[in-house]
Amino acid sequence: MKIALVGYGKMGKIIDEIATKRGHEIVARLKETPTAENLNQPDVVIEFSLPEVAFNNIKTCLENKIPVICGTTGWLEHKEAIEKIAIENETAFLYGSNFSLGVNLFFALNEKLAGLMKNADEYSCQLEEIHHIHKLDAPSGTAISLAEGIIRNNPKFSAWKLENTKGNELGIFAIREDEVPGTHSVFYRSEVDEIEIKHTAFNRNGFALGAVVAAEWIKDKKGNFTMKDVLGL
Ligand SMILES: NC(=O)C1=CN([C@@H]2O[C@H](COP(=O)(O)OP(=O)(O)OC[C@H]3O[C@@H](n4cnc5c(N)ncnc54)[C@H](OP(=O)(O)O)[C@@H]3O)[C@@H](O)[C@H]2O)C=CC1
Ligand SMILES: O=C(O)C1=N[C@H](C(=O)O)C[C@H](O)C1
Repeated sequence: MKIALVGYGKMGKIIDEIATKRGHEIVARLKETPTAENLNQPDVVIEFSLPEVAFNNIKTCLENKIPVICGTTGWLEHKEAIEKIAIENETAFLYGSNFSLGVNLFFALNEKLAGLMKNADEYSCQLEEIHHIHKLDAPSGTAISLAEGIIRNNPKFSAWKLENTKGNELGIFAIREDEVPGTHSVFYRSEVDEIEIKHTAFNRNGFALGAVVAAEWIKDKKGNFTMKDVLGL
C-alpha cells in the first residue's frame, strides 16, 4: 500500500519504520501543508502533526478523496466538520486519540468500571495524565477519551475540566515530565480506600503500529470510523 505521512516528527518517523517493515511504500514524508502534488498519490494518509494545522491538513487530503488516519490531538472542536467533509467526498476518516492496543483495551475497562461505580456515592473520581515536556496540548487526547467514556457511563458526571472542578465536572490533571511517552490513570477515592486503573506506555511503538494497522484496515472503506471498528472491541 502507498502511504503518505503528513507530519514527520517523533511519530511520523516511527510510523515510517514500522510501515516499511510491514511491506508498505512511503510516498511522502511531509513537514509542511499537504497538496495534491506533494502527497504523491497515496492510498492512505497518516496524519501526526500539530494541533493548529491538523484541520487544514485533513481537509485537504479528504478533498483529494484520500482516506485519512489522524492521530494528532488538540483540534477536536473541528472533528464534526471533518466528518462531514469525509462523507461529502465519499472517502474515509478515522481519528484515534491513542492507537495502541493496550490503551484501546484500557478504554473498554474504564467504561466498564465507570458503570460499576455509578451508584458508589462515597467515591470521587479523577483522571491524571503524564507526558513529555514537548507536548503542546493539555489535557491529552487520551485523557479526554477516558473522561468521555466515564461521562457516557456514569450520570454523576456531565463534563470534564482541567484541574479544579465544581458540581458534576470530572477533573483531569495534566503533568509534563521529562520524556514520558504517555501515562494515564483513573482514580476512585473514598475515605477508606482507592481504586486505580493505569496504562503506561514504555515507548511510542504501540501508537505507531496501531496507526499502520488502522491504515491497512481503512484502505477501501468509506465513512467515519474509530479504533473500536478496527479492533472489533
Ligand atoms: N493518537 C496517538 O496514538 C498519538 C498521538 N500523538 C499526537 O500526534 C501529534 C504529533 O506528535 P509527535 O510526532 O510527537 O510531534 P512532533 O512535534 O515530534 O511532530 C510534529 C511534526 O509535524 C510537522 N509539521 C509542522 N507543521 C506542519 C504542517 N503544516 N503540516 C504537516 N506537518 C507539519 C513538524 O515539522 P517541524 O519539525 O519542521 O516543525 C513535525 O515534523 C501530537 O498531536 C500528539 O499529541 C502522539 C503520539 C500518539
Ligand atoms: O503527545 C503525545 O506524545 C501523545 N499524545 C496522545 C494523547 O494526547 O493522548 C497519545 C499518547 O498519550 C502520546
